[in-house]
Amino acid sequence: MGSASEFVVVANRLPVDLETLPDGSTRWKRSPGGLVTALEPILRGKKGAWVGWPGVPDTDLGPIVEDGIELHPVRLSAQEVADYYEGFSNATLWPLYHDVIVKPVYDRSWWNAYVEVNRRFAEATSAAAAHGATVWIQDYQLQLVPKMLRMLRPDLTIGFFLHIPFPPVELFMQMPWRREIVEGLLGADLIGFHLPGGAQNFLYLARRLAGQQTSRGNVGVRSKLGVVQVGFRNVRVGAFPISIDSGQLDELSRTKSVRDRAKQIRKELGNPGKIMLGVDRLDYTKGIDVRLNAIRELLEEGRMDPAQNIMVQLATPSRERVESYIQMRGDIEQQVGRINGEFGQVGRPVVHYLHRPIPRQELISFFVAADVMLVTPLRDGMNLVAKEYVACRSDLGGALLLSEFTGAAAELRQAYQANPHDLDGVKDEMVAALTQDREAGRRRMRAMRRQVLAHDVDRWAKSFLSALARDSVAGGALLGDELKA
Ligand SMILES: O=P(O)(O)OC[C@H]1O[C@H](O[C@H]2O[C@H](CO)[C@@H](O)[C@H](O)[C@H]2O)[C@H](O)[C@@H](O)[C@@H]1O
Ligand SMILES: Nc1ccn([C@@H]2O[C@H](COP(=O)(O)OP(=O)(O)O)[C@@H](O)[C@H]2O)c(=O)n1
Repeated sequence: MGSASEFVVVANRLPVDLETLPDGSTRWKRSPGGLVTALEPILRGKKGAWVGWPGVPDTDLGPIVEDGIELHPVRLSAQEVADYYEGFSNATLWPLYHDVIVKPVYDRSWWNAYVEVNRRFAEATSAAAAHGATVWIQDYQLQLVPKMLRMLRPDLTIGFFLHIPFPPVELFMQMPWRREIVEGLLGADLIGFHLPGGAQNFLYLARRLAGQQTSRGNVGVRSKLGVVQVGFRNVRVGAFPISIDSGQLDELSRTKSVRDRAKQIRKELGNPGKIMLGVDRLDYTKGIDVRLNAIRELLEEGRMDPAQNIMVQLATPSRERVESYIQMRGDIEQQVGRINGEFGQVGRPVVHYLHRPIPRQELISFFVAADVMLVTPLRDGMNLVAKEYVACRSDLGGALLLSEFTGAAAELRQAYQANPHDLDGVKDEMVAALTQDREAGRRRMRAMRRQVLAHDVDRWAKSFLSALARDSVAGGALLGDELKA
């Protein structure tokens, strides 16, 4: 293993999970979710280190190199997985930051575990980072790390990026440890959000909860950063919408093997008139129930023909021991059963549902095969799946049904956009997407592809990291006259 690194990414998960096979041997497999999809190509290009949890409890591993990336595993006990990951991260913060779709649980022992685990991540990062290194901390599981790390290593340049929405002030105020969280984040030199709204919410809270002076002007997209003055330091706050490796997806989706497999998928599904596709982690924020309800009502009303229109839902297992996820899985599987029971035929279900991870190449083939991509979250920080679908449609075919409550909706204006709480609106947009005029569809897809291909993950990382690299004193002086208590 080499010496300490100049560039370190810190995330709850490593980009790979350790998996134990039935014979007791272990192997690494790709971790779920968009954070890993986005950051993996960046880190490989920069030859940095990644500090994170290997996805299984009670596992002691030294640093290893996997696929060209130096990995620094952080150990979590089974109790910490229950309290810090499943508890505070995914049964408190996740629902609170996603519009309280389910009720957040505020448990003091979970909070204590969150503090303890954040400290361990800060210590592991401190050990991995070279003097003067740049450290980029990711997401809601690690919001205390910036301050803890700054105390351990004042020589570091520290960035933080939040991958999920930052909630409206009225909701954030529910959090019993709200001040500690805001102060934890203020340990960073630059705090990034997907959208200007999140940055603005944070600036207000920094004034109100941490009593700091902040700039008052509007935050822009990759421009016009906000500033919080913390003692002699200026912490900058900005909006940097994340993206995908669109060039690579575009290229892969044009390969003969993918195009052949897409044709084969259509054939295996009985060459239906239209294929609708959902691709998500099985999460209640994703609105899988919304699209299933819309399809069922359209079938009941005779506005959708079950012999012509079918749906494929690819759902990656996620957070399977958290109560709200257990309940949601049962509800969704019941909905799938109900639709197939009422409208399917033997050997010809209307909804094809897989609950398992899907290999990347197979997923791309599904994107190429699908006529309508269904992305209907009740709230989603970005939603990379929407961008992946667009990147895979070099043929300008297909249509995207997109919830207004995703970060992606701000960029993919030519999608069929709908409010997921308005079921009639979702149904109308679904029908519009299914019956779109070919030329009009191509125009929409062309415009969305222009956006996604020009704003890829490399641009996202460069815009964040170059803002982080800018001298914070100069940045503050520039905006200093706007600072108000
Ligand atoms: O690590 P898990 O608990 O299995 O969850 C997977 C990841 O889910 C979340 O992804 C978010 O990041 C995406 C990229 O920025 C964004 O498009 C999406 O809207 C978010 O939901 C979570 O934020 C990650 O920390 C998890 O690793
Ligand atoms: N069955 C599935 C579902 C999603 N995914 C990938 O997981 C990522 C999901 O990212 P996202 O930003 O849409 O949502 P989160 O799961 O990060 O909340 C995308 O890169 C998908 O292609 C997958 O590989 N297999």
